Amino acid sequence: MLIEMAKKAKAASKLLALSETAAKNSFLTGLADALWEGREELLKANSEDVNHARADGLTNALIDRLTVDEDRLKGIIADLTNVLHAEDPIGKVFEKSVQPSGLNLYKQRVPLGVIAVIYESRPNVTVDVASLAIKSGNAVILRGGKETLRTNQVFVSIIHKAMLQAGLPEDAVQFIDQPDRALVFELLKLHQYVDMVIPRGGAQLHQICRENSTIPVITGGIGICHLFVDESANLPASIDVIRNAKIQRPSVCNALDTVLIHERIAQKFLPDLIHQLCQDGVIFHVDSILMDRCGLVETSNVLRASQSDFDIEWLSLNLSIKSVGSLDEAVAHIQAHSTAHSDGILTENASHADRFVKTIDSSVVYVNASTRFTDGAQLGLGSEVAVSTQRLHARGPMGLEELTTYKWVASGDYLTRK
Ligand SMILES: NC(=O)C1=CN([C@@H]2O[C@H](COP(=O)(O)OP(=O)(O)OC[C@H]3O[C@@H](n4cnc5c(N)ncnc54)[C@H](OP(=O)(O)O)[C@@H]3O)[C@@H](O)[C@H]2O)C=CC1
Ligand SMILES: N[C@@H](CCC(=O)OP(=O)(O)O)C(=O)O
Repeated sequence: MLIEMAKKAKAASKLLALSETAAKNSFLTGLADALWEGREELLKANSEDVNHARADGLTNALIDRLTVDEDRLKGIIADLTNVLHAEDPIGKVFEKSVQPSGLNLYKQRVPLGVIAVIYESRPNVTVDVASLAIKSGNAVILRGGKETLRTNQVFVSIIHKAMLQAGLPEDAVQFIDQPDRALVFELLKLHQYVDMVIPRGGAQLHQICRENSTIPVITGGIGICHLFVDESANLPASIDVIRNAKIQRPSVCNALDTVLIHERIAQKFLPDLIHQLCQDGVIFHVDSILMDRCGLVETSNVLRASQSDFDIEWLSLNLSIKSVGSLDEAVAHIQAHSTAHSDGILTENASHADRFVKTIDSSVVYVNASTRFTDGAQLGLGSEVAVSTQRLHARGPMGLEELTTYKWVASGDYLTRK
């Protein structure tokens, strides 16, 4: 079944690679309309998924991730519309040159071919990935989380109809609708048909892909995200940024997990931070030394941190707090505990900001801004297929261009090499 699916995707990818931008945009326009028209069916399927998830005892964070309501559907359509308006990378010519031999050269953007994405139970990903894949001329094999199977089925059927209406091959979007995990292992061996695998999910999924895939893998990684409050930081403004990074959507990978505070301001800053964010329901896990230095007592919102708290991606309203003696100590902590997703500094000191940016090797490094910006739409890509925490070939949110490669095009006047 999977081989047939991959063969169909490969064949469709050849047709799609030759499709005009107008046809791809017509698909995206049609899809935006069809999603809104189909909202009743979509939301009904999603509420069935949510009910099953509740009955299965999923955490609130996971239920939040898989829930679609009218507002979120509008967000999905807005991201799709961004992709519609984004420039089509395919066919772009760059790095033109003429070599001493007389050879005329340029590079031209081409699709990767067939992309397989294994992703979490977050149904917007189905539309984000399909829209970016098709606009960048790639076929895609989708394998979403089992908890959103019903929602994804409706999304995919709407996507297929929009493909047909735009005159594009519907086989370019393949969907694995059986939750059997053995199929994931099978998929990872289909290098004859699949050009890149993107696993979006937890550590176990990443390990499985690293160890079993015969296809190049780009990991959409876990986010243990940090903000360092430097001694020169504007403290009230820092609280606003920390609040945004922690509470705007705690269940996603770019939400803040750890705040490091310069020890010279910790006693002044931490009580204010706790006072303000407790009102939002944040639970603080404070390093013991800092707890004692600030004279804090344990409450239901303020707990003594254990060492392992600094290696947790909370995906909830929990927040780890530690004081550091210097910028270098902050950098050393982040280097030891970060997952290279999103880390930032809050500071008024330009040379500290510069040193932080140079020494922290994360996919997105922030100065005086919230980690929540690590998102394809927010970084101007329309939406994203995943947030890569790898170094090759793409880093951070992966948009249209990250789904392409290039070919050299060389021409001469019946030129031969001397
Ligand atoms: N940087 C990024 O782009 C992203 C990062 N993440 C990170 O992912 C984590 C949360 O994701 P979570 O919901 O736990 O995702 P999981 O890793 O549990 O699941 C993601 C997908 O992988 C599949 N999968 C997981 N384990 C296996 C296995 N052993 N064999 C085969 N398939 C498997 C799941 O299938 P099944 O349905 O069977 O469970 C699902 O389709 C967080 O750490 C988050 O930060 C998530 C998304 C994007
Ligand atoms: N695109 C996201 C961030 C990245 C992401 O995919 O998060 P998640 O799937 O929850 O780990 C957003 O901020 O909306």
